[in-house]
Amino acid sequence: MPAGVVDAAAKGVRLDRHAAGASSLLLRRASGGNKQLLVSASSHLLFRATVLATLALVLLFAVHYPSLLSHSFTLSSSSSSASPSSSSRRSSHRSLLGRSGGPSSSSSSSYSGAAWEREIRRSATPRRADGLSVLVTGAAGFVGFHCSLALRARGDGVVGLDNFNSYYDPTLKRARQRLLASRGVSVLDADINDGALLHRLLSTAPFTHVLHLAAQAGVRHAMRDPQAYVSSNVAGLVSVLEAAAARGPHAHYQQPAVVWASSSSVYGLNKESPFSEDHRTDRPASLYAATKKAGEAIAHAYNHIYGLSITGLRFFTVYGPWGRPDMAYFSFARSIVAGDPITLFRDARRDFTYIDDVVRGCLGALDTAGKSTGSSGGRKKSGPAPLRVYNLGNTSPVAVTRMVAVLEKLLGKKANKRVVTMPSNGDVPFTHANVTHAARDFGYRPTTSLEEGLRHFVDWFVQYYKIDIKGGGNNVLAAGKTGKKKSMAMSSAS
Ligand SMILES: O=C(O)[C@H]1O[C@H](OP(=O)(O)OP(=O)(O)OC[C@H]2O[C@@H](n3ccc(=O)[nH]c3=O)[C@H](O)[C@@H]2O)[C@H](O)[C@@H](O)[C@H]1O
Repeated sequence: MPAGVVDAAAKGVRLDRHAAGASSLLLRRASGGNKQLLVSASSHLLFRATVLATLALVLLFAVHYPSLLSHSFTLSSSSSSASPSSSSRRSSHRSLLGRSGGPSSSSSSSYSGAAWEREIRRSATPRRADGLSVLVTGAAGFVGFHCSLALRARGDGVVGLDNFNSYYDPTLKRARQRLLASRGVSVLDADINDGALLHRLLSTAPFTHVLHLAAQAGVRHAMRDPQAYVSSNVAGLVSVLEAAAARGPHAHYQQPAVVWASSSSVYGLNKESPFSEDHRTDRPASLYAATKKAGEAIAHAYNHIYGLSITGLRFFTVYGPWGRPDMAYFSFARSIVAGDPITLFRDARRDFTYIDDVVRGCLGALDTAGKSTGSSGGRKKSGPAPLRVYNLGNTSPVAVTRMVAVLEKLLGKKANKRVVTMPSNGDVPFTHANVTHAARDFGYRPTTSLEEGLRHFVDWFVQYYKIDIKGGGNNVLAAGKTGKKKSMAMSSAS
């Protein structure tokens, strides 16, 4: 190409950048009498026309499919939240307080799309007239699993959410998830601190209730991993209440009522017995208890500001089939079978409460929750909403030594016991529930004795882990080595 043409072509490009319109550019180039310049200008014109046409198409798409576009916006900001102001707040929760290992960040982007939304709506849809539609957090946990099953069995819609963390054996949580799936309940792998996903879930189906049971449990473990308690029980609760409050008459759906798990541990150093909801709860003995107490204060604020209907349930040492391997009755059963020593804290007594009784209490609390009253997109309440707290206990404390004696009988094997003074690790010597409020408001009446409840637990335990208790329980260990039986290695802490 002659230098003059290169020069002219370069000039053409400069002209192309600075000319006011494509036609004047074409004229100038044409007046130069150079055909190559004309071709170059034409291609630029073509390029511009293509860009314009693409923009027009995008505009057309946006007008016809706004939900899909907003979806992709949410996805692109999925590691935080839909609203810019809250996004930095939520992501800082995760970076400062969040535990690693939660699959939430990846789940946020994978849980989207038309097929996903259809699945959420299917799982959330009740199968009976006036049935509830409940988002259950911690659905692969002990109480969440049983409540989800019970809700589904009576025809309510249920969608579960769980982060499947490794505080205790996640394979047990996966087994619960599979069982729930077989009953038509979807349980998502997601963390409650994933505010964007919570917002998306609550915008996808008209949930009437949130049963918030996801939490960092375990009284004594709080000394080993304090941040996990703040992340789940404080930041996580706020994340759930934020998402629930954001629903309102001007949002897509109404605000759901929230029922959540508090704990008997809030009574802390209280000496009055049985524990009544009217007693002092300002002296927690552990960080676990302090985070549950903080949760009750947070619930008060969200009820007060946003008109969220909130019910806190103070669970008393819940036990039973599909239970938590970190709890004493479960780990003692495992140790008895394995012939390992167990350590008993002298004089410890608990108001052990059987899971079926607690599930009835949870469903009663959901059924009587009363509506949230938030308006203006959940930012203001139109009137007062219910704020409730109830004990869900068994009303008959039992010594831990007695609990072990029952286990020994059921397992047909003596425990190798070591009795020590209760260490100063956040534990409290006794619990005892007064449940008159729950009885009055939703007919809560625990009916299961420790003997009966532990029998159900041991039946499940030996069957689930394929233990031959006639052989003194030792068979499971031999079988475990072959890899044919379910693992008995239950991680007590992450
Ligand atoms: O009601 C609650 O809100 C809490 O209940 C449960 O806490 P706890 O009542 O402490 O249950 P759990 O650990 O099974 O110990 C049972 C008994 O065994 C005694 N205990 C325990 C361990 C041990 O090695 N030795 C021992 O004697 C111990 O002293 C106690 O007397 C839940 O874990 C907790 O998440 C929360 O939900």
